[in-house]
Amino acid sequence: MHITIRLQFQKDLVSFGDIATAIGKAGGDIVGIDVISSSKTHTVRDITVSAFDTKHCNLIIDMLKKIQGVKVVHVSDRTFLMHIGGKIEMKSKIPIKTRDDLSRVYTPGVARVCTAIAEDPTKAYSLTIKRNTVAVVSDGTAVLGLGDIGPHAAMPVMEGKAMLFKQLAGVDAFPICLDTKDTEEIIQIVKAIAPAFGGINLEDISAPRCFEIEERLKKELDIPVFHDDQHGTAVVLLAGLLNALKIVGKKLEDIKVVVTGIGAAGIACTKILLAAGVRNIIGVDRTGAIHRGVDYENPYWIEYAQMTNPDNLSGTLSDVIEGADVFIGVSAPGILTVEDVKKMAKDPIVFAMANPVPEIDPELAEPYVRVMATGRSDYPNQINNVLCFPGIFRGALDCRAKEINEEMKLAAAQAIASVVTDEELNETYIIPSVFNNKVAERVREAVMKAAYRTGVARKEAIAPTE
Ligand SMILES: NC(=O)c1ccc[n+]([C@@H]2O[C@H](COP(=O)([O-])OP(=O)(O)OC[C@H]3O[C@@H](n4cnc5c(N)ncnc54)[C@H](O)[C@@H]3O)[C@@H](O)[C@H]2O)c1
Ligand SMILES: O=C(O)C[C@H](O)C(=O)O
Ligand SMILES: [Mg+2]
Repeated sequence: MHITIRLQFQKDLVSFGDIATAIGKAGGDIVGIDVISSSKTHTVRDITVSAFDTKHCNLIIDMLKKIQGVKVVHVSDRTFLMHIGGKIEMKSKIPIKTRDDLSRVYTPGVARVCTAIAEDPTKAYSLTIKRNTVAVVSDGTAVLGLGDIGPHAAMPVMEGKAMLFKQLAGVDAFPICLDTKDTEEIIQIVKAIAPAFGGINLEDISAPRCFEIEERLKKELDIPVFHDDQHGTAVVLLAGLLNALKIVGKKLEDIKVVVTGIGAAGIACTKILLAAGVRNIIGVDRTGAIHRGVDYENPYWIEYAQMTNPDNLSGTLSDVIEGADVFIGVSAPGILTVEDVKKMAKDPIVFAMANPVPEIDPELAEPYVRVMATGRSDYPNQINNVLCFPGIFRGALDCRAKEINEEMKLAAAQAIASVVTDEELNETYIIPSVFNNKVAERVREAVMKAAYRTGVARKEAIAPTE
């Protein structure tokens, strides 16, 4: 691996030769040097060094820090270098070469186009970027498993989502990180920016505010609004589960499912499973199994207790996991023990999806489970919402859907599951890879069909046939 080390050194105490020797002694190879600034007393240089691994990099940096007169200003690795200046840019489709071009793309020609849209606002879809754009909106309060790290720190994730939208589905997505946590203010801001967009992808907004923000925006806007951490996760989870159940020969109607973490992802996963036909789901959070008869402070848990836990079980995760066919974790690291897994029904299915550390170490669980999935890319069966959001928005934009409804989500889950053929399906391949280029197209087609079937598609001309 390569790292770039920015060093400031005091000229009277140390020479570049001393630094090069120290790096060489530590086993590093200098592959590039840039002088950033130089004064009478100090020099600042970026030194790019080739090393074996992170441990080796740290050794080199420690050696440099020990040299008197040297200050390590910062160190960039390949990941950081990929982020310099951000990861995306805006590009024009047409060059402006002549005055004639200028008078068409801009004033005075553009005025006629503006007037046409003012007279018929639906023309925004044909004459502006609206038909291909999605706003990726976050307030930075629930970024990955990192929590409330703020809007500036959330940007790299949102830029990454925008890249995936473009690469996997050709959608132009704009990262928009808001410096407010006020529910009403977020709603008003998103409504105010909506004219430029064909859809709103809410991302990494903490529960329970994410529920109200999404519900209100769905009601008050006429373009699809989709909270990815809820529904993207739920769609991909269902896709994985449909395939895992084929392996163990069980039906959705017959299984007992335990979900841990009744937050944004847990509630959405539960709802999609109920819609798909699962009857016995028990939700567990920090206070144990969510059941009827408790006056929970969280109103979403009261509603949750009504729609789940048919036997109204109470107790800990270890109590209610007895006889469960499926475990779904969207909670916290390490909360599922091997003993718990041993109590599950025959052929246990464990989806431990907390990021970056799952509810159970896959290696510990492996001897006792039939199918294991995590949110990670370094184990088989990665459940990640990137399998859903590009294709679901591509489909919604292409048929100009006014919303993304339950039928469209179920269709997306079935489409993702269908990419894995019966011949390919096995315990370590229940879900297609993020790089499988069939996924987004399959999801798009299925989502469009569902949109037309349920009457939410507004673009008649390209209605696909059933
Ligand atoms: N793999 C994926 O694609 C994917 C997608 C979304 C979320 N996630 C992961 O799921 C987790 C939850 O995400 P979220 O957006 O729903 O967060 P959230 O904050 O909305 O919900 C988390 C819930 O877990 C509960 N919880 C925390 N510790 C617990 C414990 N020890 N026992 C039981 N419950 C506990 C919390 O009380 C909360 O209700 C995170 O780790 C996130 O990375 C994974
Ligand atoms: O961003 C991801 O990789 C998954 C998900 O959206 C998350 O917030 O963890
Ligand atoms: Mg997210």
